[in-house]
Amino acid sequence: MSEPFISKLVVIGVGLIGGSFALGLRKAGRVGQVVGVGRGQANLDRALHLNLIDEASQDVRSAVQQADMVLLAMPVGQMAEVMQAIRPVLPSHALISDVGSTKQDVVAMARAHLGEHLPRFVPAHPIAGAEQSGAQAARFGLFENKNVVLTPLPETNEHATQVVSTLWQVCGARLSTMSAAAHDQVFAAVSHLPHLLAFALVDDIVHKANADQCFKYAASGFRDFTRIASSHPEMWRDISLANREALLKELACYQDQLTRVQTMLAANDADGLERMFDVARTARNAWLDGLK
Ligand SMILES: NC(=O)c1ccc[n+]([C@@H]2O[C@H](COP(=O)([O-])OP(=O)(O)OC[C@H]3O[C@@H](n4cnc5c(N)ncnc54)[C@H](O)[C@@H]3O)[C@@H](O)[C@H]2O)c1
Ligand SMILES: O=C(O)C(=O)C[C@]1(C(=O)O)C=C[C@@H](O)C=C1
Repeated sequence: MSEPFISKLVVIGVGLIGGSFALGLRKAGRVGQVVGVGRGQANLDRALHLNLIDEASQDVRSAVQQADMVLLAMPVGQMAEVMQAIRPVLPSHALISDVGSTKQDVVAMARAHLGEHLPRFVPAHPIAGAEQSGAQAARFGLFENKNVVLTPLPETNEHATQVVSTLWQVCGARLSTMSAAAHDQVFAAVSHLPHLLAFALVDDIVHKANADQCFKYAASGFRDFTRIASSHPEMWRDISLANREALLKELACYQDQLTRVQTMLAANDADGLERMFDVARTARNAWLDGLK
């Protein structure tokens, strides 16, 4: 397709992901004006200062007027309200996409609230990020060689999907497509559960009688395991609740696994433990090799 150019991009939620997307398109010369919409002026001022956006607004309805594309880049718990707000004022040609970490809920909200705009909505999830948040965390190159999963609806307009795909490719990403249900199961296992475990482990240590001593001696193993417990609590509250069913299933599988580990440990099953560690190490190393 011819190279898409977005004359007016509106990023609702100018944080790590929305800000990095805007930056990628700006540096590639694929956007004209970028308007950032947020809940708080301090973050919008940082986004202006960092040149992520040209204009800032706290009024989503006026911001999306004349938009060619709107990116929903806030926590998934906020999306329904924003979709409702923009529906009556969104231009009839505007593309809409999101970056939410869960997809069945976002697709259901789009069906409920986007009305006549639904065919131009392209659900997307960039599989790249960090534990930092806000405009100051945005960076150029965040999506370089990272996957972006699209979960288009049967109604999604092919042209809209192509434009959104090309924009992510401009940011360096690799595109793939899945059903929203498959997406939510996979990311419950490899993203949402690990975050839950990291938060739960740190919380467990905080409540120990000798918490100070534990933190004093915690080192790189603890840091690597718990890096993602520094992630944004609101964002992870919303993801956990949005993907509750898949997450509960993965949590139950993991609890079974912990029971197997506990049984091996209680029985001094050295061979069993070593076999399991070996399977895990081999699988992780193969996964890491695949990332190169
Ligand atoms: N952080 C990650 O690693 C990551 C990766 C992929 C996708 N995501 C998804 O991307 C989205 C944004 O995550 P992020 O890490 O960029 O978060 P972030 O906290 O860095 O940015 C989100 C911004 O949205 C703003 N916001 C919240 N509610 C709003 C509303 N109603 N209207 C306008 N702005 C609002 C917040 O104030 C914040 O500035 C989330 O849906 C998240 O699930 C995050
Ligand atoms: O690297 C991190 O800190 C992340 O949390 C990134 C991560 C992940 O779990 O891999 C988190 C949520 C997203 O939806 C996608 C990516």
